[in-house]
Amino acid sequence: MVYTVKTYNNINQVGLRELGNGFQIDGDQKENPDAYIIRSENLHGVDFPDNLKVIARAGAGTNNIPIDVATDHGIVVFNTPGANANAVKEAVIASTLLSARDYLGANKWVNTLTGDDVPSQVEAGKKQFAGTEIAGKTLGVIGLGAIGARIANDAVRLGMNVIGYDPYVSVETAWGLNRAIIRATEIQEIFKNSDYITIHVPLTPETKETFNREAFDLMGKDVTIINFARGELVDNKALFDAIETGVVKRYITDFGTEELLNKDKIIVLPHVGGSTEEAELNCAIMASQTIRRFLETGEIINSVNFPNVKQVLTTPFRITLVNHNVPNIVARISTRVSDAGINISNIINRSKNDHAYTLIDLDESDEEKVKALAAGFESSEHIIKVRIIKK
Ligand SMILES: NC(=O)c1ccc[n+]([C@@H]2O[C@H](COP(=O)([O-])OP(=O)(O)OC[C@H]3O[C@@H](n4cnc5c(N)ncnc54)[C@H](O)[C@@H]3O)[C@@H](O)[C@H]2O)c1
Ligand SMILES: O=C(O)[C@H](O)COP(=O)(O)O
Repeated sequence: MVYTVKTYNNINQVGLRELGNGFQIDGDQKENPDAYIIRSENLHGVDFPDNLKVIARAGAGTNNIPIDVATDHGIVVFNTPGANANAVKEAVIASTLLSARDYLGANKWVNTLTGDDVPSQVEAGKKQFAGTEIAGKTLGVIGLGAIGARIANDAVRLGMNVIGYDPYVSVETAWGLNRAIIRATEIQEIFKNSDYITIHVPLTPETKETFNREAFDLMGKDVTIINFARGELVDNKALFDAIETGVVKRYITDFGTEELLNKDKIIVLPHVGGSTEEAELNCAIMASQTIRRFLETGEIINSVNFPNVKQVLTTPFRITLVNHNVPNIVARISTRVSDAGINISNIINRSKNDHAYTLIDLDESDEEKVKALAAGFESSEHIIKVRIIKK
């Protein structure tokens, strides 16, 4: 069996090798493939082809994918947690220093100088670029996931006082946080006490415009805001007022819109936080491995819309179902299998909200019987997607 993959955006070619020989990438089936591998391509409003079973986001943010629509179509969506986190961490540390020392302004100024006496002009004019140091200043980190936790830990090592806010922080991440990091129980503590604030949360209805008028009203003076998460986390009108009144010293963001460009005190980068060779390779490897595992074994690891399901395949056939999460569905599925005269070696059903994923290992080597069973599932109420996996 050869699986087909369509790639969007620039996916690292070396990483794609992890798919192995059983995959055709961007070949003649690419308009109706088994899988997409994408980065920031906007899939909202785009129809999903019938054959599509899986989308892997080679990166962290999945707000460019209509997750609910994908789930309704039985399409499993993955991302690559942490695969580009170090790249973003380094970009944020660099941004902190760029705000403290105005290296960009200094470089722009020095390039305007002419004549034999440039060295003496430099010495006379450099006082306008005297900066501050980040050691001893307070960094507020909103969102302590793969990126935020790394930044918080490294900022402590750089001598900063660090306050972190994440009401949903994972136990694993919490164990890895430096004990010097102060835990904020309300986001307002970050706004009130920080010289620098960096945000690392997904864009959701809850996090949209986290930086709004009320947030800026709580801040002191000369605060640097760093946003490598998503542009919509900031209300730009409120930001402009906060810059005007001296509350915000500088806004550094990876997400440009026209109104942000060519403004004093705003540094815009072209969404390059995760754009390092290393991160692009890591993301492509993880996305490829996840897709391969899902298509070849039916196992789900790191999905954003379905729970993890792991089970080594030991029987000749496995059927996987995406189904609605309704009462008695497992009993109905089991009855269908026994009515087909097939014994179930193992069945796993895991749900997430209104949907579930069911993995059934069959003690049956007659492929025709398995196909007939799968065809029956195809036409069953509450069953959205059916796949047969052969050992
Ligand atoms: N600029 C870039 O190139 C780039 C690269 C990677 C990620 N990102 C963005 O950064 C985001 C975070 O990435 P990550 O890898 O750290 O993801 P992650 O899932 O590891 O961490 C996100 C963290 O945010 C926390 N969180 C969720 N809602 C919150 C809320 N309301 N308040 C506080 N914390 C909340 C979660 O508990 C989690 O710990 C991504 O969703 C993406 O939008 C941007
Ligand atoms: O969410 C992410 O991982 C980043 O925004 C990176 O996006 P990119 O893959 O388009 O660089």
